[in-house]
Parts: sequence; C-alpha cells; structure tokens
Amino acid sequence: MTNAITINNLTYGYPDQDPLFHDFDLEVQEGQWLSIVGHNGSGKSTLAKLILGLLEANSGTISIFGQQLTVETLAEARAQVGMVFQNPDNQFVGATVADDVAFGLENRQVPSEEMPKMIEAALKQVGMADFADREPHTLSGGQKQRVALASVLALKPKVIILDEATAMLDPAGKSAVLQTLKDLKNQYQDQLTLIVITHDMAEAALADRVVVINDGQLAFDERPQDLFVQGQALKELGLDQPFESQLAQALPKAPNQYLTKQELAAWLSTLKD
Ligand SMILES: Nc1ncnc2c1ncn2[C@@H]1O[C@H](COP(=O)(O)OP(=O)(O)OP(=O)(O)O)[C@@H](O)[C@H]1O
Repeated sequence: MTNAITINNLTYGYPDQDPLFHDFDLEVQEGQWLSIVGHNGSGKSTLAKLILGLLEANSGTISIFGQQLTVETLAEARAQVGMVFQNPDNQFVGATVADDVAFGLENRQVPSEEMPKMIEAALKQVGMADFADREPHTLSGGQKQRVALASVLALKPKVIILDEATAMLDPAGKSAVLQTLKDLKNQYQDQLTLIVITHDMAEAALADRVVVINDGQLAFDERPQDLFVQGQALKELGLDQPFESQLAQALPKAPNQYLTKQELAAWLSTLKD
C-alpha cells in the first residue's frame, strides 16, 4: 500500500533548544485513520507543522505520497494535506460560512462560476449546508469546526490533520465533529487519510492505529484494542485509558478488556439483575 506520509530520520529542535525529535521515523499508510497522542509538550503539534512544511526539519526527510518535502515541492505537498486547528475562532476569514469556504478556493484560483457548487457540496458533507449564509460568529464551536472541515474538504485533500480540533468543544459539539469524521471516512474509505492529534483517549480509540509520542520517540504504535488495555504503561507516559476500557477492566465479567462504547453498551444491556 502507498504511504501517505513517510518520515525518515527526522531531527528537529526549536532554535536554542534541545532537539524534540531525534532520528524519528513514522509511516502513515494511505487511507489510514491514525491518532497521535502524548503528554503535553511531547511534540505532537510540532510534528504536524513539520508535515505541513510550516517548520523545516534540521535533518532527515518527510515525504508526502512519495514526494520529499523541499522548498520546490512544498506547494504541491500542501495541496494534498488539509489541517484543522484547535481554536474554532481562529480559523475564519470569511464574513459568512460560504465566504469562508470560498476563501481557500479563491486561493487555488478556482473559477468563480464553479465555486457555489463546490461550496455547497463541501458544506453538505459536514451537515452545514443550511448555514451557508450565517455569520461564523453566530455558530456553536462544533458547527465552526465542521465549517473549518468543510473549508479543508472543498480543496479535496488526500490527508487531513486535525490538531486537537475537538479540545475546545462541548460534548455535543465534539460528538458532531467525530460523527462527521466517521461519515467522511465511510464515504472516502482509502481515498482519505486522517491524522488526529488528541488528548482525548476515546477520540484516539476511533482510529485504526494509535501512536504515542514520548521524548521525541514512538513509545507505542498499536491498534487501539492492543494499546488501551495497557493501563499502567499508559499511566507512566502521563496518559489515561478511555473510560470504556477502564470500565470494562473494572467489571470482572466483561467479555473483553477492551470494548468500544457501542460494544460496552451492547454488553451492559444484556445483563439482567
Ligand atoms: N514556536 C516555538 N518556539 C519554541 N519552542 C516551542 C515552540 N512551539 C512549541 N515549542 C516547545 O516545543 C515542545 C513541543 O511543543 P508541541 O506544541 O509540539 O507539543 P504538543 O505535544 O503538541 O503539546 P500539547 O499537547 O500541550 O499541545 C514544547 O516544549 C514547547 O514548549
């Protein structure tokens, strides 16, 4: 399978600081849903910025679909990778929701007559088509993040990186954004690679694969069901297990130590008193 992202021997440190990453390797396959977790300051956002070419590696290589990131390939690489950031209020440039989605298309010099259709399609994909004429500041946090996602989707990226995109949302907003991600993944399957940086272990558990970054190294690289049963090891890295895993492990008769929310609910509902 093709690699969407290939990182080899990456070394990076901010000026006048010790390197955050030293000989760091990571491959993300096309179509994968990858979660990146790690304690505060472990370098997750820095890694995202390196992949986007917003920061330049001190040494080593980063390739996007096989093409190494350089000054010459940066624009082409960026066209394939979209990013949604943490703060919904820092991502708007348009006076209305539709204007906001249009902004990225204008930057790509999409002819203006083609835009309305593309804007409508992108907003539809995130369930925000009815909000096209709304001013962004009148939206909820979750709605804003879905519009941010629509602005990225309109540009047809092959990879979307979400950096703590649900961290500032209330539970309803968070669950709407996560449902949108699941819908997109169902729709695009292997055509869309998702990289989700998060502190929320339940959110991380939605992925096919979870990597834990610690001291600039991959401390774990596993499927959620293999990672989240390792409560003590996670604790030592400053991380929690998802609530569902904690509960499943505390229930002696649970069929498995790792259960998704749905599996746990289904099993609990079979219990009789
Ligand atoms: N622009 C910068 N200049 C100097 N140091 C920085 C800069 N940005 C981040 N750092 C430092 O680099 C380290 C990694 O930061 P980064 O934001 O990548 O971590 P993170 O894992 O995303 O953290 P969090 O989970 O808190 O968002 C931290 O020690 C941080 O203080």
